[in-house]
Amino acid sequence: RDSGIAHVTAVPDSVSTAKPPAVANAQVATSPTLAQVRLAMPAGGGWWRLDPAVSGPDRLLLVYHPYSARVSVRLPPDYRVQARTIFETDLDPAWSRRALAFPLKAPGPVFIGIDGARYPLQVAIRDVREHTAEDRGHTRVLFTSIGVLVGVCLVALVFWLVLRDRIYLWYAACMASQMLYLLCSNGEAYAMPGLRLLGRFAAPGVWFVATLSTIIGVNFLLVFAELRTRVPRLSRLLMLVGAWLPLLLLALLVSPWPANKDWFPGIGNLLLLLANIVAIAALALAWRRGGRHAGQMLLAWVPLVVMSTARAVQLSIGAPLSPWLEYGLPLVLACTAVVLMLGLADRMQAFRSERDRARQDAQHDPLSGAYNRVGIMQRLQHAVAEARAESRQLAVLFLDIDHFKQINDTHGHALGDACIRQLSWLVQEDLMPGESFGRLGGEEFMLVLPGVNGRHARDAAERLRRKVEGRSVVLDGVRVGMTVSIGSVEYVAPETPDALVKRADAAMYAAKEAGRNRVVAA
Ligand SMILES: Nc1nc2c(ncn2[C@@H]2O[C@H](COP(=O)(O)OP(=O)(O)OP(=O)(O)O)[C@@H](O)[C@H]2O)c(=O)[nH]1
Repeated sequence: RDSGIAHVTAVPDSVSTAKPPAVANAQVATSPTLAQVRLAMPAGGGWWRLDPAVSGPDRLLLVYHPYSARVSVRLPPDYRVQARTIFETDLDPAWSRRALAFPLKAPGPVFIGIDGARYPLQVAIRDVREHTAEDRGHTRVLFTSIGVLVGVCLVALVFWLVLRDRIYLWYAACMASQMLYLLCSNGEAYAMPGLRLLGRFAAPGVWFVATLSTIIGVNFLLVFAELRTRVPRLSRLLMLVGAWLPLLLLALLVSPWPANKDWFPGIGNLLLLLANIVAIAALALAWRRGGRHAGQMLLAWVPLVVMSTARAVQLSIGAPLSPWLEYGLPLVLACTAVVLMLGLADRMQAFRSERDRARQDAQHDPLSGAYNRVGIMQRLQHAVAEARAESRQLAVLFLDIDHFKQINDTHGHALGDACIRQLSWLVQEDLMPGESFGRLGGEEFMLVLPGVNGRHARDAAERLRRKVEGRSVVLDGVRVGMTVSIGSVEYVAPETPDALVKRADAAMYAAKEAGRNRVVAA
């Protein structure tokens, strides 16, 4: 794509104040069309004369990515001065703000003056249709990314409202500030209701948003990748670099307005670069030390840093803007948002499994692997509530190992433990869905049998008693026999779970009294 400009000549600044007819009296040059025209500022700004390669109707003079620059033009036929910046709210809405567009209404050379640019600006003269098509492509890419960012921000905010985990708020703030920066640096913010106001602050407004988004990004990074605990030294260094950013923001706000604050971008970019280098080093180290979330963050953050650094370098050396650079940043930002969202989902999953494990630990007995007292009593309460609500049958068996103290005293505690494990295993082997088995403490156990009547419960208890009696317990070559006494009861509404357990315990006690190794039903 050529620039549509045949010849470029630097002209004296007096062109800006010269009377219109005097401006255009130079000859049209005949040099071949220039592929790229980038106007690099001498300190402060300058004026150029551009000779269009082709003249004709429907042509636009375009100044791409003017960012902080103020662009003045003097166009045929009247050569009146028109000045524009992307911060204005009333630019022609027909085009996006990736370029300032000036319609050329008559043939003849054009004059362009640029002031306050921080890097060489690319200019071209193009057909309106050609520019409109390119502009649509640009807008599609930009707003696809903005759409993704708005979506993830809303989802994160809803998650924060429901789950109250601050990480979602950090994530939403991080993505919202990146999105705002994208909109401001592209100029689109100044054409949008609600954000127009930002145009008043011109370039310092963009720097403010960029610095704010870096501060939020650093904090999000620290929390998300658990850098404080995984890499304490590097995270302190990151916080130290990050601490200068709010100071810089403060200086930007309180220094006299409207000075051009030219000192800001140099320091700001340096701090940004430093923060990025330290952040990547910290993430890489945390990842190597087993930080899964640091790895995810690295995967999400590095492409963004690479892309924004490449863009900054391209701008500062005035290299031609390739499409992958122009469109890469919004697309990479959208990918970053999605990868981080996956990271957040993974974090939530990790929390859930941790919670499930804690719940499991809180309700289980580590020795027998069965429910503990809390767990089995909770199952019993559910079963009683269900039996009441649905008039269903329910039975409970209370089991106690016979002469357990004697087993312990004769063969040692380890063999006693082996008895507990074996009994638990023998019972759980035959559990039907919905039935629960737990250890109430010591050598006492309870079996909850929903949907089972008293007679069937007694039969099941008898089978169980015989099964236990028939298997001896072996540990380190020592073999002992084990028997159990079982109390079997059927639930009678509206008795409480505690009353039911008491009756079962009493039945078991009766079995002991009657000589042990037997079932007593009550
Ligand atoms: N090995 C082992 N022993 C335990 C554990 N919990 C409690 N015990 C022991 O279990 C024994 C319980 O004994 P008792 O309740 O007096 O029962 P017993 O008199 O031996 O037998 P019965 O009268 O038939 O119930 C005590 O010696 C406790 O120290 C445990 O987790 N492992």
